[in-house]
Amino acid sequence: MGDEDWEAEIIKPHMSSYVPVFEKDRYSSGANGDTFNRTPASSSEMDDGPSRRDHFMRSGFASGRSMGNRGYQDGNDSEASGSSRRGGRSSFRGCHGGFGLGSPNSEYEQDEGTQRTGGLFGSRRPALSGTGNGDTYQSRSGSGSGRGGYKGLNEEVVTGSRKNSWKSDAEGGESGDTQGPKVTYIPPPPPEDEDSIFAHYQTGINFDKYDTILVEVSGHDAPPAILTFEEANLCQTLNNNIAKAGYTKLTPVQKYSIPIILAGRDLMACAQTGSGKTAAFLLPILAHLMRVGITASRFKELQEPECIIVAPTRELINQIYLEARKFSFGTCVRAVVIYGGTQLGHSIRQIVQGCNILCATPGRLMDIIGKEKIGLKQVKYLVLDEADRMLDMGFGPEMKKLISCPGMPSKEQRQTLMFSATFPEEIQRLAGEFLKSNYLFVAVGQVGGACRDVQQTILQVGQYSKREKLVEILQNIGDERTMVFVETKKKADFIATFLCQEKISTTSIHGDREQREREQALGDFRCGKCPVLVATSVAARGLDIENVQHVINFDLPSTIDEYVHRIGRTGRCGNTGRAISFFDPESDSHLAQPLVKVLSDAQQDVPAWLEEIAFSTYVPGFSGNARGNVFASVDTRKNYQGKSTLNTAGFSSSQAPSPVDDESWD
Ligand SMILES: Nc1ncnc2c1ncn2[C@@H]1O[C@H](COP(=O)(O)OP(=O)(O)OP(=O)(O)O)[C@@H](O)[C@H]1O
Repeated sequence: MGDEDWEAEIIKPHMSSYVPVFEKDRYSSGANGDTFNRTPASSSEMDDGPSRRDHFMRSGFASGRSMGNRGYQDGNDSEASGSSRRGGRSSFRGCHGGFGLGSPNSEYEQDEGTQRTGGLFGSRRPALSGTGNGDTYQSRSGSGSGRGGYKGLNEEVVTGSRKNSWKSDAEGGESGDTQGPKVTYIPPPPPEDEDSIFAHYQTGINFDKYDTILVEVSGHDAPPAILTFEEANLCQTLNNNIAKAGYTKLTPVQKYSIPIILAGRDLMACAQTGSGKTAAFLLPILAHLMRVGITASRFKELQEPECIIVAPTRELINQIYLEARKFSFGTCVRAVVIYGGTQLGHSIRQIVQGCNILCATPGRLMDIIGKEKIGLKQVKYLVLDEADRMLDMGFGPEMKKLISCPGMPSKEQRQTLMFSATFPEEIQRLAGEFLKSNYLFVAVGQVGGACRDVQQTILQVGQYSKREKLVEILQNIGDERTMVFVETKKKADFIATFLCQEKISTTSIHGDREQREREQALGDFRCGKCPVLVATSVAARGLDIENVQHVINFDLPSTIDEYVHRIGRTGRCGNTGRAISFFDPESDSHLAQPLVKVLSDAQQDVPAWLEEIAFSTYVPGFSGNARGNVFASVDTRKNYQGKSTLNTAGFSSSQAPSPVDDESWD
């Protein structure tokens, strides 16, 4: 089957009965008992990853779409380990088999009793399962159009049924959904030995260049930045942990955020991908908890954490947890992580053993609160990582419910911290509901700008040539770690399968994969077993994986912010990286203008043809620093205020202008 036919299936909703044909023999004839399944694709599969644009246009939460799936399995782990990108038999640890109606992704975030496969219409076709070396895979593919599941850009999902009350979510909101198997996955505990806890990668050659980046602080009475860890006056244990983590020098976002948080101020911080935002909030929170003499958290049925950190994807929140565990090593502060796709009982067991810092995905957090395992009275810190994503239509309603939960201290009584590399204006406005009116805004470099350590290349590639081009690039790359982003879950499976056919060791991660499979895929990619990871936007944000040298946008995302996050998986912490994007004028023209802006801001070559397309699709109001409606370049309050302070990362900020009332821009 040619590219043409398959691509047509992706873009043409009316071609509902098309079935991609795989070369079955190439997969199933292996000696290792690989299994391969093929099922019909439904027309609505093309829309499995709604864009942010779509989110805003829909302005509702009842648009869960069907995403059927076909797949094959390679259950043989050892085979994957034995294969290299070129040569030998290729391995793909990606696709799970199966096809079923129903099963909105929202179940990923549901509780143990209700997290089932299947959808509203009861058409929970039993998942196809295959056995490799004893592993049984169950498909959760197929997102039903029932129950109004909302699929966010990163595919962690909020259900429409969660809309009404904070308690109904866990107590009754999903109670009708009782069919299908329970989620029983218990993630393996992370290694406990000190070497593993403090394992880290080296900062890159451009780490010192961070100091030259302009930093803008806006808001009233900003405390001065610090230049060294010593100035932060952290306790000895924290300093030891920082040293063991290999941190010798602060990054700009840390220089500014640490004193702001230590001074008790609310903060919205925007800094380029991979520049240390996680430590920028964890260190001052831990320092404060240590300073006030936190008591060791003990076994209790109801835990009352001092800090809640939320992030949009399971893999990201797990990563943040590992950072929290690292920096709190040797202290009495206990961090716990809970996220969807895992057994709820496991989450509860982790919590009841003691919990000072709770790292959670939104749905699981609300479930646990509903089950009254978490009390909110003691919350001093609420952290929204990838805050723009946490506040958009995908998670915004969930976050609003969180702050209005009984017991949750008001914004005046708690400290709210928001971090991201991108902050669209409309999201900044929403954030006002969560933050005290005198919050500080820190912008390191251009808000929404791409990391300059990533060399960006845009290639004009029509949809029918993409696969050929991808193989050509991957073959030139050799064994260097590469993330390939595609727009839909179905396509992620398809491309991963295709690359395996081309004898390129590949795995995949997307929202239709079981959590165990997602973690396995990430693990295989991290350790280099599979040097290519095909991903949807579920892996676009926050993931910090050593040695990702390349990002390839097989499909460009629908928004420029997502582009910035995706390419930020490489070029982290002063290391260099490359991003290659396939630009298809047929479908990507709307991105031409913001792409030109991002490229030129990051001092990258802008192809003449891209400029031409940008010019021909010119949108009035998009120019210079004002990024129109595409994304914000500033603290939105400045539209009302006037000035702010501008510094390089090496100098402390001076006096900031007066704050404005929430009302003026809410
Ligand atoms: N001061 C520092 N010195 C050395 N390494 C650091 C420092 N701060 C952070 N790092 C490391 O840099 C890497 C990137 O940090 P982090 O994941 O916090 O970036 P981020 O800004 O949150 O990125 P993203 O926007 O993609 O979420 C991590 O491996 C982290 O341990």
